[in-house]
Order: sequence, then structure tokens, then C-alpha cells
Amino acid sequence: MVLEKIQKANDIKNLEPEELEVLAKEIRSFLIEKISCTGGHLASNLGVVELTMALHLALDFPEDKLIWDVGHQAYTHKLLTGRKAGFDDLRKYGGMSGFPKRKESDCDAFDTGHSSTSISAGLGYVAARDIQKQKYHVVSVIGDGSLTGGMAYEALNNAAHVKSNFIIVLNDNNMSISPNVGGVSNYLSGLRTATAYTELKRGVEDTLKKIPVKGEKLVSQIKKTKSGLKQFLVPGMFFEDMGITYLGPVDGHDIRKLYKVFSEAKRLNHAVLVHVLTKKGKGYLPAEENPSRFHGTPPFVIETGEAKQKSEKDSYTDVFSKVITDVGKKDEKVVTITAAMADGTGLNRFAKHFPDRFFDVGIAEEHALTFAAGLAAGGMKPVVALYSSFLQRAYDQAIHDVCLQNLPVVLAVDRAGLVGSDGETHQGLFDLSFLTTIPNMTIMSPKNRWEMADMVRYAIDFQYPIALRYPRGAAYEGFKEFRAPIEYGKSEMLYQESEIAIIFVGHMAKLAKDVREELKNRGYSCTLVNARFVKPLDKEMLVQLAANHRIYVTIEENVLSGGFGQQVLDCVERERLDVYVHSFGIPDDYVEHGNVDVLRKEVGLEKTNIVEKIITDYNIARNE
Ligand SMILES: Cc1ncc(C[n+]2csc(CCOP(=O)(O)OP(=O)(O)O)c2C)c(N)n1
Ligand SMILES: CC(=O)[C@@H](O)[C@H](O)COP(=O)(O)O
Ligand SMILES: [Mg+2]
Repeated sequence: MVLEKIQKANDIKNLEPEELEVLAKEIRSFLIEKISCTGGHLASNLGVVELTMALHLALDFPEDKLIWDVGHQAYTHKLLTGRKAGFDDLRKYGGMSGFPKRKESDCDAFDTGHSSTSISAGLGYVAARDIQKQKYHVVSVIGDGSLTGGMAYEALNNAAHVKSNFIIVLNDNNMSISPNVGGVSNYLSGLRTATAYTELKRGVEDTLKKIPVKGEKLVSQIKKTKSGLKQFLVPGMFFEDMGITYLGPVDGHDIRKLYKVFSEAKRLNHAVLVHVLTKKGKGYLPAEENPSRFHGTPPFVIETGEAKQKSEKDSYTDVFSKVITDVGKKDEKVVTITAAMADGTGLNRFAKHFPDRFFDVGIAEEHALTFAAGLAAGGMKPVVALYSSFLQRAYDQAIHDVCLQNLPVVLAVDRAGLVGSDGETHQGLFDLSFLTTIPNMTIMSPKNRWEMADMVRYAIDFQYPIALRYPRGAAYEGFKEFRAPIEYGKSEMLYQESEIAIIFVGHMAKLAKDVREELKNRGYSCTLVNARFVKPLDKEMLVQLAANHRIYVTIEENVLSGGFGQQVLDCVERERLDVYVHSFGIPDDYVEHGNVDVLRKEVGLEKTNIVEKIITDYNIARNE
């Protein structure tokens, strides 16, 4: 096994040329076998095996800095830097991350997870290198999907002024999670068909330079012209005109060609973009045929590609998908927007029924919100479905374009709460805090699948900005008997008793129910309230309960800082209520990857911990 010879970074350089093809095959087999057991990002990683190997042949680690955009495609990089053993615990709690992590290896130059950051980070390294007069190469690898993210253009704009070597590798597989969209994708399609750079440009230049006397001058004139001829000579004008040398397109599965073009790129003293063509899912037929299905995959049967476990229950996303499509049938004003996550957010169903009222704007969350605000201003009812952690980058648009104008935009905030395997960058733990700060914003969270459906319908009929936050995974099916009509700003009383009042947010319903049952078993009286609205807070309920309760317990899957519990505490203080508040949520830290139940236990969102703390607090409160 050639792969056995790769024990640490740079070992690949000791292989014989004929061993490289064997290594590529072995890496693919290894990734398919391991990810079939653990789950993970398979298709993207299968597509960059040769690209990663060529980068490792051309660069020296850890001296050279290699930054992976999103970072979901860095498994081969991890394999080639001595982390083969980590794949048995890939994305498991305490195991290897599915993304680059500086704390994991000095060959991981920058932590990534959210799209379109790699060129900015690379530029930062370039500036640091040059100021400190250090000598190392900086390479940012960005996918065609990530190149639809606006931040990438902010960085490209900046890269144009660089007067030292900086290599941007565009990994173009013509796929985001779904097929790539928009003008960038169209432009790249044109480039993909351009004759490969190394043959075309040099061939034409050499020919022209043979023209006696005028040849050299002619070539330099052509390079200065804007004419189509330059396009013929130098594809990639979009980049070239910005001052970034374009090299490509290059076959992203030909290690020799890749190594050659990277070696050429390393010699330039400015920014250079190497356009690499790859196939997402290469080497595993089910992934080649359906790269979207194998972008992020649960454990699967290798022979068939079938998922090993299928969830019987609907997820909150499934409920959203069905209800928004049903609403779309009845209300032609309803339009939906995704930022390259049609499948993940469940908008794919709406898209099939109403293609003219569905918009995939690419990985462009900031644009998605302001685009929605424009749609609302124009008389439509836009629903923007974004993952909580990706919504973070559209905070200003939520304020400046949606809420300041009080426009009827619905934010379907999916993956709100712990998501598990994707770790720190993807946990949706801040949305309650940052959305609560925004005047004119309303925030709801459903306790179960039926309230999810009711809240989607309520949000559509709401005439102002409103956010509905819900988690990844199966929708809770408890509390079916409680289905009071939704009343603006009002919580839902489930069990009214005295002394202790548990007030939970959204999918913490199950945990709150278990805590209450344990308290009841131990002889405590305990009220249970479904908050329903995080903003506005149901002040009336809080004031009323203070008459015969000593302690309020809040439970939310959001950071405590600025969360629901803090709002309740503020209200108790402001209204001078004689009540002790104990808030349970996410502490002031980031939560790593792992199984969600394990993570909840780690952060204290589990029954025993909460019960014990409540009893302690209650006894203190009673004796005061
Ligand atoms: C800000 C942000 N939005 C959305 C995502 C979800 N996401 C992860 S990978 C991906 C597609 C990336 O496509 P591309 O860059 O072409 O990489 P490929 O998977 O094709 O290699 C998306 C949308 C994300 N990670 N970050
Ligand atoms: C890498 C990335 O950002 C996405 O692929 C993300 O992992 C999708 O998450 P879900 O699996 O929750 O849809
Ligand atoms: Mg792609």
C-alpha cells in the first residue's frame, strides 16, 4: 500500500512518479470506506484528490500556507499530513474535525467552515509574510460555488494590488451543493471550454513573436487591447483585467499538469488564479451520478450508495417544506429564497411547484436578505430560508434593509441550536441573541411539528419582519394535545401550578417535559410554559406567575448571552418581581463537533443537571 508510506506532511515527495496514480486510487478507496461508516462530505473530497496531491508536491508544509474555502473538502489534505488514524472518529465528539483546524495540525493554516473566506484569509497571510520579510507560499483553494459569495470579490478586488506571490486555486466542478447558479457559473462555463492555457497562450504568442520586427510589439499590443483577440490569447479576462493572472483551465485530475502549472504560478510576483476543472464525486459512481446527494452524506452502503439509516419521522425542515409549498398554492404573493441550500432548507419542494417564485441566489446570504426586502417593498411575501450560522453574515441587512423599513420578510432560520457533526462554525447558537437586538423583529420557535406548521402559516400572514427558528433533525411529536391558537407575543401555558415555573424555547420542549416530570416525582410543584415568542417577551405572563412562584427556570439552545433567559431576567429586574431566575443554555464558548446528545450533556442541557440545580436554587429561594 502506497498510502502506508504517507505518515506525515511532505512524505508524498518521496514517492516515485508511478506511485502517485496508485496513491490517488488508494486515497479514494480509503475515503469511500471510512465515510461510508462515519458519514461526512464525500463528493467534494473525491473531486480534489489529485488537486490536493499536486499541491502537496508543489508546496512545503507547514512553512507554506494552504487555505481551503469552506474546508469540507480537506480530507485528502488531512490524510497527507499524518491524520489517517483520525478518520475512524471523523466528526465524532473528541475526534477529528470535518474541517481544517489550526489546533489539529500546523498544516491547517486557517479554520474554515463558512464559504468565501479563503481569499481574504490568504491575503492576510501574504501581507503578514511581506511585512515580516518572510518567504513562504500562500495558496487559497476556492470552489466555484464559494465564488458566488460576495466576500470572495471583496478579496479579489484587494488581491489585484498584491505585488508578491499569491496563488488562488479555483476548484471548478460546476457544482455548489446543487448545480451552481448565476452569472459566475455562466462565465466559468465559457472558460471551461477555452483551450487549456499551457497549449493555447504560449502557442499563439510564439507564433506571433516569429513575425519579423513587429512580432514582439504585436504581442504586447494585443495584451493591452480589450479586443476579443485578447480573450483568444488570454482566457479569464475577468481576472486578468483586475490584474490577477489567469492560468487555465487545467485538468484537475492530471497530477503532472497540475504540478507544472502550480510550479509556474509559484514564480509569479503577483496574484495568480489557477482555474482547475474537477468532477465532484470522482471515482465513486453513485457520487458522480448524484453529487448533491453525496455532498454531505450519512453513513451509507458502499455497494448501493443507500443510507444505512433512514429517519422515519419528519424533520422540522420537512414540515417547513410541506407547509410553505401548501401556502404557496394558496397565496401567489409568497416567494421563497435560498442561498445555495435548496435541499438543506427544504425549499426544493416549493421550487418544483413554483419555479417562477423560487430564487437560488448562490452562496450570498447578505444579498438574499436585501433581495427579499426589495421583493417585500414590491408587494410580495418573501420567505428567506437560511441556516442559523449562515444568517450571521446578514445581520446588517436584517437591520438596515428589512427591519428599519419594517418590511414583511419571513426568516426561516433552520439549523438553529446544536447541529452536531459540523462543529463550531455551524452550531446555530447565536440567532436569538442577535435577532433580539433588532427593533421591529419578531422571533418565534415551535415546540413540536404541529406548532411548526401553525407558526409557518402565522408568519406568512404577519405583516412585519418575523423570524421562525427551528433545529436540525426530527420534529418533536410530544404535546400534541396542546395546540392553542397563536396569539401575537403570547406564550402557551401547558401546566399551571406554583413555586417553580419552567419556561422553555422551541425544541427544548422534550427536555423541559422530562425535567418537570422528575421534579413532580420528587414532590415539587411545577408550572410549564411554552415561550412560543422570544421577542416580544410575554411580560404579562411573567408578572402574573410571580404571585405564586419563587423561581423561573428558562431553557433555550442558544448562548445565554443576550438569549431568552437574559430577557426574562431583565424583565424580572425591571418589574421588580420577587422571583429567582435560573437560565439554562449554551455557555459563553464555542461548541465543537459531536453527537448532539453528547454535546447537550457537555453544556449542561440535560435532565439530571437541570433538576439538581433547580432543587438547590429552590431550597435557597425558599429559605431566603
Ligand atoms: C456562508 C455559507 N453558506 C452556505 C454554506 C453551505 N455550503 C457548504 S459547501 C457549499 C457549496 C460549496 O460549493 P463549492 O465551493 O463549489 O465546493 P464543492 O463542494 O463543489 O467542492 C455550501 C453552499 C456554507 N458553508 N457557508
Ligand atoms: C459544508 C457545509 O457547510 C454544508 O454542507 C453543511 O455541512 C450542511 O449541513 P446539513 O448537513 O445540516 O445540511
Ligand atoms: Mg463546486
